Amino acid sequence: MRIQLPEKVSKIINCLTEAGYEAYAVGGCVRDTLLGRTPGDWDITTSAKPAEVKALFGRTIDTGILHGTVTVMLGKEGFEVTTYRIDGEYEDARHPKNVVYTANLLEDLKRRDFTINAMAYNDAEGLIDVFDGIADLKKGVIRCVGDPMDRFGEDALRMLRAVRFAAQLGFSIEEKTRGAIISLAPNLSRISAERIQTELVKLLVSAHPEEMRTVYETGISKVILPEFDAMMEEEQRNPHHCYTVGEHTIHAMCAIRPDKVLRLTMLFHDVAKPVCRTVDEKGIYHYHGHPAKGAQMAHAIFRRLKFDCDTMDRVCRLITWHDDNPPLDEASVRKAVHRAGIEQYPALFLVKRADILAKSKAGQKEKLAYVDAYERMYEEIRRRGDCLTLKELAVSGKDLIGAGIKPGKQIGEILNALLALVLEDPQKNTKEYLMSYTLKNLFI
Ligand SMILES: Nc1ccn([C@@H]2O[C@H](COP(=O)(O)OP(=O)(O)OP(=O)(O)O)[C@@H](O)[C@H]2O)c(=O)n1
Repeated sequence: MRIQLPEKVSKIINCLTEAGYEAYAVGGCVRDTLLGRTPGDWDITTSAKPAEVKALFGRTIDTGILHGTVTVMLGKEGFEVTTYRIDGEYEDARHPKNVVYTANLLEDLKRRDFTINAMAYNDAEGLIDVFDGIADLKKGVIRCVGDPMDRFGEDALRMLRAVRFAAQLGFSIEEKTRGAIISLAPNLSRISAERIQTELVKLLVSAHPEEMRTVYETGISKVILPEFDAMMEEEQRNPHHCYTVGEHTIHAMCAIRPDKVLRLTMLFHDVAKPVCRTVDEKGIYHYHGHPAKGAQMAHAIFRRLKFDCDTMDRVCRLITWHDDNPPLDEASVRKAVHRAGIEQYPALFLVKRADILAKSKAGQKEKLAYVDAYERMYEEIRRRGDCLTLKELAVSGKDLIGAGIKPGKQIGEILNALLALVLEDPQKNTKEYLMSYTLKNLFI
């Protein structure tokens, strides 16, 4: 089997082999190329020790020198070249205690996580596939190399990686591998929040976010995202819903495009439902104030998983306003846009549609028609350039001070009162009108 290696990758492999070492493209790049996907990066594995790699190439960076990885720079591109390793005993299901180099490719491949990730290739030898990775690629199976209990014992993150690969590739997890995940999932508590976050996001923005179901069924979410377990276990005894909160959430993620902020919003938009419910005498569940509480809970989850502030802020705002449904008159829509902030639109419409599509079919057409009309009205308001924020108001704090109003809290109060007036009627957004209104009505 032949793989078309990028020119620079061939160059590095040739340079190493001409110097008497072995070298292969390995791991994800081989897997992705065989699947007809474009690899994110090309990793090279070699029998040369890090110092020997450095001696052969002009520009190198000691990326992970302690673990045998040197980045070789060719032009502006960097390629990770890692010495064949047998990882020592793992200390905490995370970090190998010591790295032992080996001269044997097989030893290096044996320590890798899944059969589909344990293939190596160079032009001279062709594909090296000792663990039947090709067969598993064809069958669509994620299977550990060797004993899954050992592989997951070495690095617990691999359990979440298994589900992430299943979600990205549309594969299923082989039974023994799945069984080992169920046994060892509690070890994920020892993995850093950053590593978990990276894998979780890759899973969420994949072609199959419904694999969150596997995250639940294997007991992974119990450890990394217990809030999701509560959602999976929360029935919605309410005529608008035909699923548990968790199942609704999964449908909602599938109904929105694979964007990090949008998928995270759908994942958490109803996170507070299990804690915001009352039951009436007929046994029907009623939810109160769950969007605001949900944003609060999502905020805490984002902090725990060490998400960046921008993602946290955007998702929490979308959660807060996802169920805000103003009457369809322009003044009410302008006020709604002001409440949520214009940055949220049009993402908010995408969220609303996905939420509706993931609920029971009853009344769906009418609800979608409402969102369409809401969006058209919003677009008209934007096209006209109606004032929606303090920034767009025809008077500023400076103007008010210039008219003799004392700097301080009162200025903010007046500006907010003027904005309320203008949101009601955008024609009033002229300096002349607003100043005279202020002096007559607001300047006490
Ligand atoms: N916990 C891990 C992480 C990585 N690997 C091995 O290192 C390779 C490279 O890892 P990484 O770049 O994290 O993943 P990729 O497989 O390249 O996939 P992606 O680029 O989609 O993350 C993997 O293919 C696998 O052989 C492993 O055995 N165990």
